[in-house]
Order: sequence, then C-alpha cells, then structure tokens
Amino acid sequence: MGLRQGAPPRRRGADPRGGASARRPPESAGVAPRRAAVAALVAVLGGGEGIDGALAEASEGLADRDRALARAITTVALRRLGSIRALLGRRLERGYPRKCGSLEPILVTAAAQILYLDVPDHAVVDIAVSLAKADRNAAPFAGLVNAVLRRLPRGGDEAEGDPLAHDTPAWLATRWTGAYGADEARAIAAAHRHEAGLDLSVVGDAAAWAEQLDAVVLPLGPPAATTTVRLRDSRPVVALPGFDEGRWWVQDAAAALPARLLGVSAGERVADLCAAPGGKTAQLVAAGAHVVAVDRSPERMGRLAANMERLGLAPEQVVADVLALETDPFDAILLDAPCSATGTIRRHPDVAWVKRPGDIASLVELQGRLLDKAVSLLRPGGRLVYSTCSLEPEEGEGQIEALLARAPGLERLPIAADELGALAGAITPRGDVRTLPSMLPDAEPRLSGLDGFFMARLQRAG
Ligand SMILES: C[S@@+](CC[C@H](N)C(=O)[O-])C[C@H]1O[C@@H](n2cnc3c(N)ncnc32)[C@H](O)[C@@H]1O
Repeated sequence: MGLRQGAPPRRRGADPRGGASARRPPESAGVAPRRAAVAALVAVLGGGEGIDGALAEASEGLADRDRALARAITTVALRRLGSIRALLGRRLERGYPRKCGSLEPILVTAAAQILYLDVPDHAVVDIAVSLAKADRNAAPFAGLVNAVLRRLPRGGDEAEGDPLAHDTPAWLATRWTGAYGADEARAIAAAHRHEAGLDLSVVGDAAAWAEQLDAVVLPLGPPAATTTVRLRDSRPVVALPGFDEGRWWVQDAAAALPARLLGVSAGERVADLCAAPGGKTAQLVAAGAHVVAVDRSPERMGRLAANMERLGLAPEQVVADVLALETDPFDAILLDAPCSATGTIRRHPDVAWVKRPGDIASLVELQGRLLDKAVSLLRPGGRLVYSTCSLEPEEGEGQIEALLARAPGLERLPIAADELGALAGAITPRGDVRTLPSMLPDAEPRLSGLDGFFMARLQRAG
C-alpha cells in the first residue's frame, strides 16, 4: 500500500518544508499545510511515529495557521481512516497501482478535508493534484486523483458508516467487543470520532474558575484540593486566565481520578511512580502531601520540572527506573503505569493505528513488575492506587486480580459511589473503576466523554 512504501511528495531541489525556495516558483497558498499533512500521515502509518512528533517535523517552518490546518487534516484523516479507505476503495476499481509513491496519503488527506472538514472542495482537489504531480511516482496518476476526489460523496450515510466496523482496527474492535459487548464497543468507537473537549484541574474555588473560563464544573465526587472543569469551547490554553499564574493545568477528567482516590493527607510521604509529565504529581502536592515524583525519562522529567515551576509546586524529583529504586517506605503510592494508551484515542487517534497486538503482552509484563516493586515500597498499612489509560482488561482488571493472587498481604480498598459522583456507574462489581470514552454523555460532543482509564485501590496489611 502507498502509505507503507510512499515517501512524502518532495520535489527534487525543493524545500521539503514548503518554504520559499530559490529553485522553484512560489507555490500557491494552501499547498504547504497539505504537504505537511501528507508527510505526517506517512510518518505515522508508515513509520509508526506518534502524531505530535510527526507533525512537529512535517510542519517545521510553517506559520501557526498552516500548522493548525496540517494538524486538523492529519487528525481527522486518522480518526476516520477506515471510512476514508473504504470510500476511496470503492472508487478505485483496480486498487492502488503498484508503484504510485504518495498517491494513497494524498488521496486520504484530501478525502479527509472534503468529507469531514469545512474547506472549499475545489481548492482541495486542485492542491491534491498538484501534490501528486510533484511526486515522480504519483505524477502519472494525477488524473486519477482528480477523478476519484470529484466522485466522493458530500456528507450522507456513506461518509458516516459504522464507527466500529470502519474506523477501528479489527483487532481492537474484536477486543472491545469481547470485553464490553457489541453495543458498548460501538459507543466507544463512536466517541472516538469526536475531538475531545478540554478539561482543566483547577486549584481553589471551582465555580469561580468555571465562570471565569466559560467552563462547567464536572460533579465527580466530594470537594477536593483540585476539581475538574470542562471548557465549553476550544481556545488556546496559554491565553486562558490563570495560565500564567499557574492556577490550573490541562488534565482529562478520568486522568484526575487516580490521585483523588489515593486520598492523601497533609504531611503524608507519597510516591508518584511513573510521574511525568506530572498532572497527578501536581494534584498530590496540591493536596498537601510530601511527594516524591519518579520517572525514568529525563526528557519527560524536564517537562515535569517546567510544569511544576509554572504551578509553583515543589515535589522531590527523581529521574530513575522504578524497578531499581531503593528508598524508605511510603505512606501511599500512585502507580500510573506505562500502557497501550488505547483509552486516549479521542485525543491521540494515531494510537489506534500505531499500536500492535504484540505491544500489549510486553506492557502487561512490565506493569506486573512495576506493581510488585510498588507493593514492596509501601509501609505496612500503606495505600496504593494503580492506574492505566488503557481499555484493555489485561492492563487493568487482569493485572489487579493477578497481583492479589500472588501478594497475600494486600487487600482491595473498594471505591464507593459517593467518591465518584456522576461517574458512580464506572465502579466495577469488585470495587475498581473502569471509565470509557462513551461515559458522561452530553448533547454537545465537546462536552461529552472522558478518557478510558482503569484504576484500583489497594492496602498493604498493617
Ligand atoms: C502513563 S505515563 C505517566 C503519566 C503521568 N503519571 C501523568 O499523570 O502526567 C507513564 C510514564 O512511565 C514512565 N516509565 C515507564 N517505565 C518506567 C520505569 N521502569 N521506571 C520509571 N518510569 C517509567 C514513562 O517514562 C512515562 O513517563
């Protein structure tokens, strides 16, 4: 397929980032962001890169507006990839030619705009044709690009399709249907079609912040040091009131639950293992605990340090592999383990197409070892919250059942309905929490849903 083999459409001698080049005439407006979207899609689907890194590289040198357009195109192309491929496939009677360069990513990104973005169709088609002409291997098919794109439907059932069958890789659709049933799996896939709203964890008077930020307070449990508010519309984060003063940070509603459920009190010695970039660390410090934040990634710990500086918070910061950590025991530990991140597909649609079934088994093995280490670092009577932003039961429910079976001195501290407010329905029969992107429904998609997370609370015998 073109996406695996094709290179981004770059002309010999041309500036690959779409900037001004002495050797070619200036290109028409709007080409550079589309070229960047094609390159980013190739990097994600062909190179397994994350969307943020792929876009950062592909958009280098572009103006902010063009960067935003490249991001919008790439994101929607990944969100609706299955539907787009099916629609294109029906119009390519003989499939993709054998050696066609970037033909497929050019068609996919153009179709994403025609079908799902509010941009003029004629410009999209013209630019797609010019991108094809600029790629030696795709150039013979420039006429095909024009014909296929002009035959795409504008809206209607064909463009919508079934979110589970079309826009979810088959192996994930099978997993979610097995874990949650066909209806819930379809609801999860439908939630993935919408851009996630922006949630902030605010310190102090949540109602006052909600008013100032034009947001709603999410009723997710009793008052705590921090509260989640959800913005009614999309705005640049750095321009919002309170950013410079460090009074809040971006954190999905589900991601804010594990630190709340640990229930730390002022003065407790608490470890945040796998802490970076620090959303949960900030909550624990804001609650008054003495926090030791540990992560093995120096780059991610750099981001944690910058975040803590903006927020005026001062946890102890340790760059280390948790598995090699030697320290005095803790009163409480949060282990937000590395995982497949399939619960974050609303925000990161690349995850659905970049992860492979084999990734889960190796993560499960690492999570088990991190759990054993975390238990060994608890004082007698100490509490542990384990969380993952994964929809896969092996990384959540299965992990905790296995731990309880092999660690007799450990018991579950079940989560009670009044701890979760409007999310009480996310509590499992065993007293853990399983959030799904289909929860917290609202007529307005931006105000709906939350990341898919698993969390469990445990206590070491006293
Ligand atoms: C899910 S992310 C943590 C997100 C973070 N808790 C937050 O709320 O901002 C998982 C983190 O685990 C870290 N990690 C993975 N394996 C680790 C290990 N063996 N020791 C320490 N950190 C590890 C990764 O570097 C990554 O930052």
